[in-house]
Amino acid sequence: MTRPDAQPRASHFVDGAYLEDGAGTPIPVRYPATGETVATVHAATRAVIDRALDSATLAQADWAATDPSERGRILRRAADLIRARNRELSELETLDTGKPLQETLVADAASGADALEYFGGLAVDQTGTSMSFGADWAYTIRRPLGVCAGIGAWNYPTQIACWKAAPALATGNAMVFKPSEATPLCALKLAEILVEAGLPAGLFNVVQGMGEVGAALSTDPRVAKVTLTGSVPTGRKVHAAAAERMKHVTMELGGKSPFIVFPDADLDDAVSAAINANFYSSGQVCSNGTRVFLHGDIAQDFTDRLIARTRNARIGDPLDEATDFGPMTTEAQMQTVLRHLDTARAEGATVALGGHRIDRPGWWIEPTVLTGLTDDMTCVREEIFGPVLSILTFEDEDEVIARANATEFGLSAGLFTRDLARAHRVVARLQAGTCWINQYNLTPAGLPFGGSKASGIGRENARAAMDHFTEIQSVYVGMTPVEAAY
Ligand SMILES: NC(=O)c1ccc[n+]([C@@H]2O[C@H](COP(=O)([O-])OP(=O)(O)OC[C@H]3O[C@@H](n4cnc5c(N)ncnc54)[C@H](O)[C@@H]3O)[C@@H](O)[C@H]2O)c1
Repeated sequence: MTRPDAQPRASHFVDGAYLEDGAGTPIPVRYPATGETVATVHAATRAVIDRALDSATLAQADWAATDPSERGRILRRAADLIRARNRELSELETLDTGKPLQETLVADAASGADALEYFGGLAVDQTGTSMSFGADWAYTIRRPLGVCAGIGAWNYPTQIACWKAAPALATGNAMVFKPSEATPLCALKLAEILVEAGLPAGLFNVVQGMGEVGAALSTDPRVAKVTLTGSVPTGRKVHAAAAERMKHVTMELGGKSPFIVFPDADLDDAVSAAINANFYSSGQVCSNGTRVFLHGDIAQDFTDRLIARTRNARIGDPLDEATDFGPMTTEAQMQTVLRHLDTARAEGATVALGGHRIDRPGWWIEPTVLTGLTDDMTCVREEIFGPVLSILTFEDEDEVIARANATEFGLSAGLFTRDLARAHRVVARLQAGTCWINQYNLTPAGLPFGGSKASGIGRENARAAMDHFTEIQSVYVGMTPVEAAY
C-alpha cells in the first residue's frame, strides 16, 4: 500500500492559520503498524499557548453575537467538507492511530461530520424558559461560557475533536484544543476544514503538547471550561485544577463495562456484539464491554462460537481495506497490555485465545480471550484498554447486576436477552451512563454519551452537550412600583 504523506504544514493551528514554533519539544508521530516515524510536530511553547488563548478570547465575543443560524450553517458546511474528504481524513486517522482503514472510513471522520451536522441544526434551537410571579415575570437565557479548552485521548482523534468542537461552537464559545501527543495530526485537519467552511479565525485553535500543555490550558484564567477525554487518573488531576479555579468541566473517562448475556439471547448477535465490544480498534475504546458475563447455560456455547469467529480476524496492513484488526496505537500501551496479560496468568487466568505480542514490526497484540476468572482478579477490575476479553459466568439476575455494578467505573453496559421486560428491569438497576440492549457501542449524535461514578461528569452529544457548554442567565422583570421601607 502506498502511504499518504502525514507531515502537517506546521505543528499548531492558531488564529485561522498554521503556526510553527520550533523551540517546542519535538514530538515524533509513529505509525503503529510499523513503528516508523511518519511526521514530527513540536509541543506548544508558552508563546503559542498565549497566542491561541488570546485569539480565541478576541474571536469569541463576536461569535457569541453572531446569528445562531449562521453559526449552524458554518458547522453544516464543515460536515459536508469532511464527508467529501472522508477517504483522505480516514487514511490520516489510520496513520495516526493504526486503526484499520475499514474502521476509520466509517467510524471516525464520519462520526465527526454527524456531530457537526447535528449541532449545526440545533444551533438555532437554544431556548430558555419564562415564568410569572404575580404581575412580575422572568425569563432565562442560555449564554456561552467563553473560551473552552478541549483535551483529547489518542483512540478517536477526529471524533473527539468534533464531539467537543461542534457543541462548543454551536452555542457561541471558542475552543482551544490539545490533541493527545500520540495522535496530533487529525485535529489540525478539522481546524483547516472549519476555516474553509467559514469559521472566523481564532474560534477553533489547535495546540500540540504533552500533559503540561493540557495543564497550562486547564489552569489558565482565560479558560472558562475544560472538557477532557482521557483516563480516570488524568481526569482527577484536571477536575481538581478546574475546581480550584471554579471552571466548568466535562469529563469523559475510562471504563470497565459489563456485557451481560442471558440464556434466552440470540447467541450469534451476542457474539457479534462481544467481538465489536472488545476487538474493534484493537480494544482501545473507552466504553468497551470487557467484562463479559455469560449465563452458565450458554457459557460454553458462546465461548466456542466467539473463539471460532475471532480466529477469522484478518490481521495485517491497516491501510489495506481487507484488514479488520490492527495494532495498539502506542508502544507504551502495548507494554501496558502485555503487563496485564502477565498479571492475569500469574493470578490464575486461562488464556483461551491469543495472549501474546504478534511477531511483526510495530505494536501488535493478538485478540485475546481469558477464562477461568473471578471478580477480584486484576484483569477483571482494571481497565486494560487493549484486545482482551474477560469471560465470567453467572446464574442469577440479581447476582449479575450486583457484580456488574461492583466497580468504581460507570461508563457503559450492555445486555442481550429476548425478554424485553427483563432488559428494561435490569438496565434500570445498572450504574452506567450509556446502556445498550441487544446492541453495543453505537453512539449516534442525538443520544447523550458519558459516564457515571469515576467514569465521568457531564455528557457529550445530544441537547445535553448544549447545556454543558452554556450557563443560564435569569432575568427578573419588575412590572409594578418598587416598594421600600423608608
Ligand atoms: N469516556 C470517553 O468518552 C473516552 C473516550 C476515549 C478514551 N477514553 C479514555 O482515555 C484513556 C486513554 O487515553 P489516554 O491514554 O490518551 O489518556 P490520558 O489520560 O493519558 O491522556 C488524555 C489527555 O490528557 C492529557 N493530559 C495528561 N495529563 C494532563 C494534565 N495533568 N492536565 C491536563 N491534561 C493532561 C494528555 O496529554 C492527553 O491529551 C482511557 O482510559 C480511555 O478509557 C475515554
